[in-house]
Amino acid sequence: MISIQNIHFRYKNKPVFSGLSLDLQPGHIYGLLGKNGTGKSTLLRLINGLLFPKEGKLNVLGYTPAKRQPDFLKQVFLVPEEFYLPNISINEFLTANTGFYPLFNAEQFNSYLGEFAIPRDQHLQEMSYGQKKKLLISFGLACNTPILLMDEPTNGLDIVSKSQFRKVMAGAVSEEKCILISTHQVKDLENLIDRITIIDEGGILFDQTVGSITNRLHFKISFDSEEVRSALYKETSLKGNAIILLNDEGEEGRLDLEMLYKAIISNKEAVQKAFK
Ligand SMILES: Nc1ncnc2c1ncn2[C@@H]1O[C@H](COP(=O)(O)OP(=O)(O)OP(=O)(O)O)[C@@H](O)[C@H]1O
Repeated sequence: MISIQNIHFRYKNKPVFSGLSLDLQPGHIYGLLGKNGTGKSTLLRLINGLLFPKEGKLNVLGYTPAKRQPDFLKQVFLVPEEFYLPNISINEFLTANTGFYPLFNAEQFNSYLGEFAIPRDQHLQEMSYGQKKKLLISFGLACNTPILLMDEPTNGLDIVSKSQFRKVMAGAVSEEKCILISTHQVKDLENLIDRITIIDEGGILFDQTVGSITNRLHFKISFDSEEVRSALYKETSLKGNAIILLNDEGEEGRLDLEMLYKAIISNKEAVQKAFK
């Protein structure tokens, strides 16, 4: 569905990707993680054709995004991290934008707005940042594009809205849809994403499904000093040692995404070895 092969990209004097390859399939919610400035937003903009790779192949739904063909653009929606919305009503916003997305469903849109408790008759300029973000998330979901890209969607959302976000996203997953979410708020997405992609130093550092991670790694709290010594990663707290072990015994367990991320950033060789 999205095939990225050996792409190179740089801003004027800032190299960002030097040979990044990635394959994304429908039916998944991908979590795109990485340190500040590693290129997550840049990758989303390359996928929807707002930026053009300097080298390499980028194919999305059979199209080259950089050509910006209308038949491609109607199939992809990006909820950006930063945005400007004009001083118009929600109805005017819909009139101006729904024509670009033939599968837009007004009933769904109204139901998402209701879920997020956004008054339907509000003007966009009267809305807070979080409310505007929820409007864009609702619109993006209701466009029913096979590709949905979201850049830090939970930034600015309050605690209740974050759980509403997880609920609406869980309902939006389908076999035909590929959702790619860039985030630092890993706790917000922990039970939502089913594949984790981490970018670093111009390429892919880690790319695994949640199932494969919990098959190979075991996350637990331990008081056993021997076990703690053998851990791939550990964090000591008053509640005990939170550790990541190789899952040699095939234990059933839950993924702690924040710990996994820290383990990969601090000890990438050991974690990568577990997947070889
Ligand atoms: N318009 C631009 N012109 C020049 N450099 C840019 C531009 N936009 C981004 N960059 C640089 O490109 C790199 C990647 O930026 P990008 O915004 O894609 O990173 P990110 O991973 O999304 O970061 P964050 O987690 O902070 O949102 C950064 O070093 C950034 O400074």
